[in-house]
Amino acid sequence: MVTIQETELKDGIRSAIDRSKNFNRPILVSEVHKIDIINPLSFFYAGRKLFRGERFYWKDPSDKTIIIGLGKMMQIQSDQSTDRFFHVEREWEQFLEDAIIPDNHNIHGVGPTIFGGFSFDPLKPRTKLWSKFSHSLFHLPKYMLSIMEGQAYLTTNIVCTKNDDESLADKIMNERTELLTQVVKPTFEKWNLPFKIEEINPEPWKHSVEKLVKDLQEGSLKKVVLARELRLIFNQSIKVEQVLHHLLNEQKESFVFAFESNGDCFIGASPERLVKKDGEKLFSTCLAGSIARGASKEEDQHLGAQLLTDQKNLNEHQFVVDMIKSEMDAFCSEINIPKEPKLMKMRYIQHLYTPVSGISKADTSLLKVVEHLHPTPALGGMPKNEAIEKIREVEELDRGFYAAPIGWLDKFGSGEFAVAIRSGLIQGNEASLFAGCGIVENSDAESEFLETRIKFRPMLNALGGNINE
Ligand SMILES: C=C(O[C@H]1C=CC=C(C(=O)O)[C@@H]1O)C(=O)O
Ligand SMILES: [Mg+2]
Repeated sequence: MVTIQETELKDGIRSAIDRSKNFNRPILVSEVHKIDIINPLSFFYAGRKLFRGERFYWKDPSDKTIIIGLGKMMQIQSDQSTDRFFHVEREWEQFLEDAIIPDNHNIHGVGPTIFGGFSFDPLKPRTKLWSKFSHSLFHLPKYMLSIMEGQAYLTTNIVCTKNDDESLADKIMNERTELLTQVVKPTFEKWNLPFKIEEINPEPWKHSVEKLVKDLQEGSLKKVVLARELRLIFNQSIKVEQVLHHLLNEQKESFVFAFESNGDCFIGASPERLVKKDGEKLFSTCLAGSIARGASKEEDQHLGAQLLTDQKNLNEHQFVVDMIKSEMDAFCSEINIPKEPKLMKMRYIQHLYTPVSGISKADTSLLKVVEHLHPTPALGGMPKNEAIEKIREVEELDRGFYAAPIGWLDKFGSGEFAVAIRSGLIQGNEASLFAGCGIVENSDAESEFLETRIKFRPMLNALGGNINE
């Protein structure tokens, strides 16, 4: 068990209450403790009693950044469609302005950090499916475990108002001690399997791909990503911890994320970084073009070689490289993009992959880069706005947070956003899974359909289902 010895929380809370009286607004006090390593899933699980429905989980593919948040001390939310990225950034900066942060660790992703994301398209009318998520939604957790390069830190964030008094410190310290006693390895009862798996309108989806291919051949559109939904029904509530446990074990090369809002949970294992900002360093990823993994090593290599020379997939990929390059160029004083894609091999699928890195110009903010990159032609299409309009028009699906940026932003302005694909929305005993693919002028509807089936697999397996048999 982790125990926290000394605490400056009392002093911090006292000053925050005073400051809150003077400024007449809530004031954050944020305290960081270096702690012994604890299992991140156990920490997430420990939050189920007090914070279920308000937790998040984040792990990057290298395992160097793991951040788990429990509770919601403050949220930034909005349904506005214009300036939504700027709005989040401004609110976050203003909120931090008068905060009390006696943290001398100065490590990215430690101390005050918000986690959340954006919907794919704020102009698409929201359906009941996504009623628990606004178009921009970020949470500042109450307790946050960060495991950065193998070192663990516990952040406690408390927002004080003028009506609070010093007894708040004792309450928090008791609650935190109680929480840390709950950090035990989750135990799962028998695997709970879905009793119904429904592919939503597969034939109409194929027809819309066929129709789109004609549009692509005849008009100015070059590429559009079309997605579809799979609906799973269970006879009892789905345990988010169990799904996470499976994703963490099976999708080690992915970003694994979970974001609970008002009880629903958006969860997934995405191979695709949108952008990472580490001080002045920027990183992005071009990922598009896909083929299955082989059953044997030889077949796998053969499929990989086929993908690397397949013109349809190379075209699909190149649109992404061109767009990301031109957007990143504007933000970087230096940029590095290999000329040829390589393979990224995930458990069930291989992709064409071109990494992008650069040094950002002064005053480049992470959310500004997110705004310019979202959606890349791996999720939207080319040209960007026409493709988004097309998706809005022809897709039956309410994408919500699927295919949109999800990630974290710290007090230094550093952070990382992945593209929330290979994902699903868990709602009690039901789950909606999402998968899409890049349609270009020589796409074949049946092959694209089969490609989405492969892309459902990470989430489907984590939920105990199968549609490939
Ligand atoms: C849109 C998805 O994947 C994108 C990312 C990689 C490869 C893709 C493709 O080959 O079509 C897609 O552009 C998804 O998984 O739902
Ligand atoms: Mg594809």
